[in-house]
Amino acid sequence: MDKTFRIAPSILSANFAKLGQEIEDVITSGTDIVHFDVMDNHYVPNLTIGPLVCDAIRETAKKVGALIDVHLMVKPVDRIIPDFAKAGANIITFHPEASEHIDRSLAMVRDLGCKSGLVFNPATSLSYLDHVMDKVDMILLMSVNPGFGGQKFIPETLEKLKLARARIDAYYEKTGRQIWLEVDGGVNAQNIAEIARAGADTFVAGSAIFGSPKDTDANRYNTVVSEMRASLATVK
Ligand SMILES: O=C(CO)[C@@H](O)[C@H](O)COP(=O)(O)O
Ligand SMILES: [Fe+2]
Repeated sequence: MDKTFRIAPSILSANFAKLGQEIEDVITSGTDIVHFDVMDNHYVPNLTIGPLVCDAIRETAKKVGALIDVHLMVKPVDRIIPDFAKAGANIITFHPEASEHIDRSLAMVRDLGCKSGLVFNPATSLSYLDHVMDKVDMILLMSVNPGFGGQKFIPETLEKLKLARARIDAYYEKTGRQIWLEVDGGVNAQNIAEIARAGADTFVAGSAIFGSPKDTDANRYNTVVSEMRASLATVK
């Protein structure tokens, strides 16, 4: 089974005045995925960016070989899914509480050519996965309550990650199909190895990367990303 670790910088903490350059810098420093947080001031108490911005960064993401991972914190979710698929999203995840018909929303994401995923808040049960594993490409566990960057990692997430990993491994044994396990919220170079040991393979990090002290290196994110990679290397 593939044990690749992927780092997904959340651009919520990037400098929006120079977003294209930020994405180039952060991906070329050794990360893999642009994590794109969409908040609607309804499902979560904050308002961020939409399909226009996704479309604006798609060429840059393509140039540096990064996938765009759209995390929808939007309710209801179905109406906005096609707009993000059109705007260049590669992965679209949503919260089960934000969909009237989870199976239908997952199928819609796939039908539009994107990878699909379900997002679990800290208090949301993994049982939402029970009848939809075949339609899921990624499971995203929130390790903070959604709505803001810069919050503290909730330690109970480690136990939940182990449960999600067990589900994914059992599913892999049965079908041979890989499902990614992403974690989002409060991830940093100090806790990333422990989170990986609990079963995550894809790590969203916003403030830890974009808020890292200015590097002497030409690329300001090299140091923090190398620290994360070095911690992850102890896990393999
Ligand atoms: O989805 C969210 C928050 O709702 C996240 O993607 C955060 O933006 C991650 O930020 P940090 O906790 O890493 O600062
Ligand atoms: Fe997110």
